[in-house]
Amino acid sequence: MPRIAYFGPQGTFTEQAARSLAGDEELTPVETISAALTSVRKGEADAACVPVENSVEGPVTATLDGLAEEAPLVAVAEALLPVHFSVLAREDVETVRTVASHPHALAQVRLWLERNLPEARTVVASSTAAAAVAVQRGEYDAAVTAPVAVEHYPLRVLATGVADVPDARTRFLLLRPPGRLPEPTGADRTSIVAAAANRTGALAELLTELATRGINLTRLDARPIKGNFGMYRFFIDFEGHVAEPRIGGALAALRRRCNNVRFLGSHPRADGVAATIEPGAANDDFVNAKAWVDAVRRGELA
Ligand SMILES: O=C(O)C(=O)C[C@]1(C(=O)O)C=C[C@@H](O)C=C1
Repeated sequence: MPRIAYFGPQGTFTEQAARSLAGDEELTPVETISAALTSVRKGEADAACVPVENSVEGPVTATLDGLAEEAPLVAVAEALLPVHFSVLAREDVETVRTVASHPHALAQVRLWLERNLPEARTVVASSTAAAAVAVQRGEYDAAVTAPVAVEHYPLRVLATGVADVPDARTRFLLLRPPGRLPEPTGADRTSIVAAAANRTGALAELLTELATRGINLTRLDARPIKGNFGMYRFFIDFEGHVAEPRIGGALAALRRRCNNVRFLGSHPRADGVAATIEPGAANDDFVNAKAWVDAVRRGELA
């Protein structure tokens, strides 16, 4: 049976995302984001499900760095989950001296912890569910977890619906080795990572290739190229699908300007938001303009 390796253990937000994206695949928890990517690269799993972006804390850097290096993986689908947390503990609130969770989760409940558990020290765990496991083992007193975690780790529920920022969301990717791409839907996202040359205007040139084709960006993140102080690679997400002429044209131009571009996927957006189309930048405009140039070259039009 095909397998999806997800950032676990059981009871993470990522497991919920993987469930929503899985067809008949079996779900296998792994301890880290990097282990999920490695299991696909080694052929031990057919796909990996990992978090990529949170509306409060921003990029999930382990995912970005893991996609920029080693064998290419391509995002074929995404899930967007509302994020609010439960606080689980072995005993009562009075006994809580340590609270563990994933750094993204701790950052999303900082105010709540200051108000409700001001004496407690925060401790970083590899994931929200790993924090619950550590509480069960007696290593820490409380864990900030996904609401589903209590179904796997029967701890005391000290609080539910905990979130400093209402309506927080995390976006997750389903990644596979390069292969057949999902069909375009009109509400798609394309992702690339590019290492712009270290010279004046290099990043602006890349972004201009997108802007002049009327392509709307949805995310731009910089990550250091490790071992090269001061050098960065740029993760760029934008509306549209590589099958569309305007997106294909933009990717060709990026490749022309920068030989270090990696395609990270074109897939339907989980929020279903259709691509913004600027005047003169619809796919038909690109197709018709190319047909005109072809006719000019054949000497049929002027
Ligand atoms: O999937 C989980 O539960 C995680 O621990 C990861 C993660 C994240 O990386 O952002 C997922 C969603 C929440 O925003 C907090 C933590």
